[in-house]
This record gives sequence, C-alpha cells and structure tokens, in this order.
Amino acid sequence: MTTTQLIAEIHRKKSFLCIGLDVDLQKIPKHLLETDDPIFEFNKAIIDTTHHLAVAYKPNTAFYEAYGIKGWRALEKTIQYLNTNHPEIFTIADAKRGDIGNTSSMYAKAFFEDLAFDSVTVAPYMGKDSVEPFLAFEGKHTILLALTSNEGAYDFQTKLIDNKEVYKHVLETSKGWKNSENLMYVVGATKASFLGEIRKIIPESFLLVPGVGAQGGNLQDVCNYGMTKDVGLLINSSRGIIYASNQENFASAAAEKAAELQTQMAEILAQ
Ligand SMILES: O=c1ccn([C@@H]2O[C@H](COP(=O)(O)O)[C@@H](O)[C@H]2O)c(=O)[nH]1
Repeated sequence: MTTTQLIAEIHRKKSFLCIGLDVDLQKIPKHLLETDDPIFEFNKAIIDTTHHLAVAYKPNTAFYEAYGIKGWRALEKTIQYLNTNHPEIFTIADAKRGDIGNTSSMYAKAFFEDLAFDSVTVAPYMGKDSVEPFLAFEGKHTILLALTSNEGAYDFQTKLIDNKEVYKHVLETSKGWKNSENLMYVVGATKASFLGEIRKIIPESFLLVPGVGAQGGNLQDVCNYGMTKDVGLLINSSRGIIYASNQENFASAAAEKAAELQTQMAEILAQ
C-alpha cells in the first residue's frame, strides 16, 4: 500500500487508529480455547467488529512466536484474512528485526513476500547495511525505531553523541539511506514532548505511535506536536482495545474502545 492510499483511507474513515493484535492465551475468553485455532478466532472476531474504525492492524510477532508453529500459523492466517477481506487496511508486522545485510534480506522476504505485510518494524542499531535490505522492497514500508515508548529509551536513545541525541542521529542519518522514502518511524506516545524536535528533522514522515492507553500516553498531546498536513500518524493501542472484556462480548467491547479513540480522532481531524 502506498502512503497516498493510506492517507486517503485515514480521511475516509476519519481515523488514524492502529489496533495491536497482541494475543495472550491467558487473557482471551475461555470458550475460544476450545476451538482449533484460538489465536486466529480471537483476531478474526476483533477484526470483524473493528475494521471500520481502524486503518491499520499491528500483530506483534512475539505473541505468535511464543506459541511455536501454531502461533506462526495463526499469524499467517491473520495476515491472509486481512489481505483478502480488507485490502484497504495497512498491516504492520511488529517484529523489530535488523541484522547483517544477507540476514536482513531474509527477514524482509519473510515479512514482505511470504507473509505479505505492508510494513515491518526494524531496529536501527546495526546501521545502514542492516536496514537497506528492507528498504529495497518496492511498495513496502520499513518502520524504524527512533524514540521508543518505554523507560529504557532514556538509557541510549536520548544520550548525546557529538552533542546530539542518538534518536536524532537515527532520524537524520536514515534520511540519507537508499530508498529512504520507504521509511516510517516509531515514536512512543509517552515521548510526545519530543515530537516538536522530531518534526524539525522529519516533517512529513509517517510515525507509528504506540503507548496510548495501557502505557499512559495521551492522544491529544501526540496530535498537538506530531500531526502533519497529511496526518502523518498511526496511533496504536493493543491491550486497551483487545482486552476490554474477557467474556463472550469481547469483540463488541473491543469495538466500543476502538470507537472511543476513533471519535476523538474524528474530532481532531475536524479541527
Ligand atoms: O516503542 C515501542 C515500540 C513498540 N511497542 C509495541 O506496541 C504495542 C503496545 O501495546 P499496548 O498494549 O497498547 O501498550 C506492543 O506490541 C509493544 O511491543 C511499544 O509499546 N513501544
């Protein structure tokens, strides 16, 4: 999917919501555990009730890898279900990959070709030759970790090198990489106060913003500092939506939570 198509979808749905599909078998309704594929059945139900409210879904691959071959199969079925039934939805594999070049190429093949995700999250730590293999895929997007939502972000990402914070080096340096037009960036909602500085370096790029809801980030603050003329934001919520209820009404409860965020987004877009 192109960013132009993504922007059009944001305006059509009046939403820049990304729903995180972080499925934990301990947290899903018990009756689903009796089905052949509880993870997929959970995701399908959530997608069926929320797809009109969201422009993106983000399975975090850790929640699938943790269940071995069954988990990976459920991830495959989930992306196939989205691509077949909702091709207008932007899909994100939150896998946080990145390695030496030939290994990164295989990661990129796995997520862009085999699983056919629109995008994958990538760690910048190993530098240019670890990220460019992802950027080489035409029509796909590489979402680089810039300033993450967790407390540990202050351990390295805000430290100074040559009088400049590491996350600023990541933003500035990555802009010079081959096919950098395929880059988006992760910035945590808990770091909204940094968005003014971030937008000076990457005024137009799309940001994936996790950390609203369960982690305490604030939607309005993120929009105040981070929104561009083309919106430029995908706001993710995972636990706050998908675990709104652990009873039989889980999918409608998730839709209510998603609708709360979408309503706020529609109001912000109308301002
Ligand atoms: O900086 C980051 C990068 C990724 N994440 C991921 O986003 C979701 C957030 O889940 P919530 O339940 O809405 O807190 C999860 O998959 C994280 O691994 C992040 O939180 N921060």
